[in-house]
Amino acid sequence: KKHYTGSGSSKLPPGTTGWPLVGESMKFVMLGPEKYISGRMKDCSPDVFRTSLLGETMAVFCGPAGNKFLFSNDNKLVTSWLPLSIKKALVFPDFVDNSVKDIAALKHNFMHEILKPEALRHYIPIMDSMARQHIEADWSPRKEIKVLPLSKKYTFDLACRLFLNIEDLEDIKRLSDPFSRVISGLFSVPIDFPGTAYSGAIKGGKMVRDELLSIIRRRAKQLSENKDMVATDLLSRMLLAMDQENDKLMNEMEISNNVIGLLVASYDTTSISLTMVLNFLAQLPHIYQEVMEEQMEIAKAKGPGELLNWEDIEKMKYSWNVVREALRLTPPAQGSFREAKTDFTYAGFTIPKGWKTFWTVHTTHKNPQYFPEPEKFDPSRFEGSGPAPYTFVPFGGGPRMCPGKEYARLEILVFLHNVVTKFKMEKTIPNEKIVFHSSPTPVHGVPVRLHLHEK
Ligand code: HEM
Repeated sequence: KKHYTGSGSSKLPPGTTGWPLVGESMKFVMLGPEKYISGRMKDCSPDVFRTSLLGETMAVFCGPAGNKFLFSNDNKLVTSWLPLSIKKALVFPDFVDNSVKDIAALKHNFMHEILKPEALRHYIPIMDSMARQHIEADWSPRKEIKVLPLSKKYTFDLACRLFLNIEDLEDIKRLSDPFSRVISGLFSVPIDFPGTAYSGAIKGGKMVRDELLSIIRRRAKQLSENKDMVATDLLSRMLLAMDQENDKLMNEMEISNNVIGLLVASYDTTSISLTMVLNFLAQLPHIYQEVMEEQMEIAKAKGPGELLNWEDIEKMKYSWNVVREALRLTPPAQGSFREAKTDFTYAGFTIPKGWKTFWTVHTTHKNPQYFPEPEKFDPSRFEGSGPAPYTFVPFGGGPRMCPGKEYARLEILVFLHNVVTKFKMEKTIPNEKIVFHSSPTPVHGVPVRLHLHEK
């Protein structure tokens, strides 16, 4: 408000900006985003309200109309913006003050190109064989397992294989240890004291980048020495693209930023989604039964040892509705930020240039107007034409919609297939609490007892 220079007749959105620096971040975390946002919508405005999160004044846009407005005004009224904690952890600290575009942490079009459905199809058998290996090694020998840590292990190992072509366990560990520090501090308040999550994320980010740079240099050398080498992983494809464009498209540093961006964007989101899907299946026998029947049909039609392919994924219609319903009820990504490029008006309120904006899944996903009996797990909501536009937004919408949506769909469905065709799961802590870190997180990691199907 202090910096706002608009005309006297302008009306800022109602709301409160809380304590200096910390703002409303603590309340957001303590109440959880869902409660915090529905409370503010009730008290302030159901269209747009003002708050302060991550050290920034922010306008939270609400409902399908708010989502539509932000999605369709990308690069017109609003532009990309990342919190300082993410920028510092993800990119070289020297670049932090430049605009997000200069940092080029995520080359948007390139990401969409390499992650488009046609490009991902040949990853399905690799995903399947890796899921089988993980189930064989970590699930089958045990009677009880924790779903969350094993989902994280699967998604990270798979990302290392598909993004970087790394399979050696020691190499993976050198990345995964510092990487978990980055994840823990990604959405932290920007206070850089030793011991804070923010400071841990910056240190972890540097270690991950150093490791990535050495991988990138090694791979670039291999590619230049062996021109016939087939690029099966995303890193090699980025390096080849760089080569073809005479180094103009991306330099080493940008490639490392892109890879770390991919790892961050995919890690928590897919491992939490997978965990929550399996959690619902363990909890709801009638849903499990239908998923299991669909997956058994697919398994029966395969030859011994034959891996899943694109046609099999296309048959997983009910299972995908189950995944979507889990994404509606426990969305792993809470929403995303933008910055106002200019003063503009929305719902009768002025959003000043420079303010940050936030769209979030929590203004529609559990609104009974769009999802009757919103707490009920009901995959049939996604049959036919499905939910109303801009109400189901786990991946966002418009030009900046998550480019990893298809990768996530394949990764989750493939693992789900491997679990339900082998086991029935029984939760050992039936009403396990879910807390909010940067994503919804079950406090005990979803421990389940495994019951092998009889042959
Ligand atoms: C269930 C899993 C996932 C969910 C729920 C999810 C959700 C999201 C959301 C909400 C955004 C922000 C969109 C916006 O700014 O409006 C986003 C961006 C992004 N996601 Fe995902 N994501 C998932 C998995 C993935 C995966 C697997 C990848 C990569 C393989 C990925 C890569 C990205 C990238 C690169 C961006 C930034 C796009 C840009 O700014 O142009 N995501 N995701």
